[in-house]
Amino acid sequence: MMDLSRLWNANVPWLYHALTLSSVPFLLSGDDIRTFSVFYIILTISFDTEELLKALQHPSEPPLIPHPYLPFLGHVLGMFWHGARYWTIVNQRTQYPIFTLQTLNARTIGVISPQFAAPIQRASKSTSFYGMILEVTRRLVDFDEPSMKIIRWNLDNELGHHEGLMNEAHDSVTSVLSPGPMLNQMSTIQLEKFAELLNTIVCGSELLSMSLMDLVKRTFTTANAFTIYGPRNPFAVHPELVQKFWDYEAGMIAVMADIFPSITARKPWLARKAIIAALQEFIEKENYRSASPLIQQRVAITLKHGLTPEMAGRAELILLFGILGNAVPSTFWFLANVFSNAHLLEKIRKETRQAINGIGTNKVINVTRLKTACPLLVSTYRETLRLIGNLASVRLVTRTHNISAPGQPSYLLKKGSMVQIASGVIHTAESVWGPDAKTFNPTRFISSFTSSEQFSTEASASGSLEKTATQLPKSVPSAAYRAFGGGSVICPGRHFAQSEILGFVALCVNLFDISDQDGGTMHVPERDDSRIPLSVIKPVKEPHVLISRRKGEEKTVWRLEL
Ligand code: HEM
Repeated sequence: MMDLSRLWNANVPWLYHALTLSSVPFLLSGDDIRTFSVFYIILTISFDTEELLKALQHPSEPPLIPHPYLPFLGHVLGMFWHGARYWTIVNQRTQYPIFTLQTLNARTIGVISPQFAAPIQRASKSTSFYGMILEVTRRLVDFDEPSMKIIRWNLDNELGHHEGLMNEAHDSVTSVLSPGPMLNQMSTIQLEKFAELLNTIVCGSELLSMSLMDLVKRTFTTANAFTIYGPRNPFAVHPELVQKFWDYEAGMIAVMADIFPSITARKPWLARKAIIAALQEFIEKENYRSASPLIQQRVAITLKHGLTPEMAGRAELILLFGILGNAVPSTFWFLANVFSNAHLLEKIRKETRQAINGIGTNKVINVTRLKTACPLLVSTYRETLRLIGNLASVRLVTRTHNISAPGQPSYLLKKGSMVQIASGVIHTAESVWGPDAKTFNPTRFISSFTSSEQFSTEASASGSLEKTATQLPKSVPSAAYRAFGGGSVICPGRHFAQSEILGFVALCVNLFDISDQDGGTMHVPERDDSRIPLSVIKPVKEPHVLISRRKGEEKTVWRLEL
């Protein structure tokens, strides 16, 4: 129950308002009273909104940030106008580690401190990831209402058990993509496919002029579709869908806005229609039976819960976004960061030699060795993701609860509030990463001292410690590295992504020279951080580059192995 005394004690001139309104009947008459009263109430609400909202808040809730310009609409407009940058703007103005933004009819809790991100992502029983993304998911693939009913059923284990489409699909994806034989099998196929595609893209002394992003899009889409969806995947059956998938990706916000999309966003809308038809065919013709265990299990789950083949096909479009949506732009930035810096390129070429076997014109890169013996490559990967990873971790509060962090007051998170952990702000906070937080430092994740779960530290022959890539630089809390989110819904594809991206980049570095259109060193393009992010940051403009085989590599046939 709301405490009415808080409203009375608000910094609102109640007495003045009461006197004004009660004197109106003596000063005005008829319609004038009504008109004056309406205007007076609108103006009063506008001037006093912030005080009233503050009064309506529980004193332990995160502090309320006043609306810029327009009550109720100010923050919504700010988010649309500035995209992910809006968190930085609010943070610069307020410096609160956690705060509340009142939007039209909801409260968004912004979190810009890893200290509070950690307890929020731990509180998975009081928050829901799916509760937040359900509407986006529906719009992304245009699920019908009967399918949404199936998807919503027991979404957050509210029935006291773990059955339900979303829970079972989540467990299945997480288990197949966890380190183990199934993941290794998928990574092996994927790496072999990459090598097959890259070996033939530029031959002998050819010079290829193309968009660097397109190179990554085409190779990743074809290879991932083959590895995960099998030899009879929709992109193999209908090769024109590779381009259509990215046409949809480029315009999906306009399609999801759902304002006559067949007219206002025709190209991406038609692209989605074509992909959905092919995915439906993939299910109806049972082509998924020759796909990876990941897809065989997923399709079995969606059909078991009653989704029609058409809707089960649409569900796969969501996973395709998970598989490709972040991995492709991440690989693009990784390549751009390396090929734009001659010194770094040279060092990575030298370092990756330790993972190359083979003689003459047959060479093999071992990706497991890349992870353990090439700290600069691994560190550059992690640093690239740090600077482009600004996807907020979103959660819906399903149970009112308190969160606390060492040395900070505890805060009340009320049921129904939406939480957004602003990864972009945390990734570039000097208080977390040091004074060079905003700049690219490829050696940031290298340490001579630390051993980590993933990359072991070995003593070198001389007795001193070898350099190793660390999960995190010293003193950076784990919740501060958010490229893959965190908590119970941390990206299950992160191990697969690491193998494919390190392998792909190591092969490009050893096989190709990549330069600007005029033959000079390529530049890192400008980042487009003003969009509403549905994936990592994209470039404002996708640069065209010249790609050729390195001197001496004209005839080499490369392989990638795990
Ligand atoms: C560099 C590449 C990638 C990045 C940066 C990335 C990032 C993310 C992020 C930030 C989330 C949301 C987590 C949260 O809110 O806490 C996520 C979820 C997810 N990712 Fe990734 N991802 C990548 C690659 C992949 C790949 C290759 C796959 C599949 C093979 C994948 C599958 C998924 C799935 C299925 C989810 C939803 C998790 C769930 O439903 O619980 N991701 N990813």
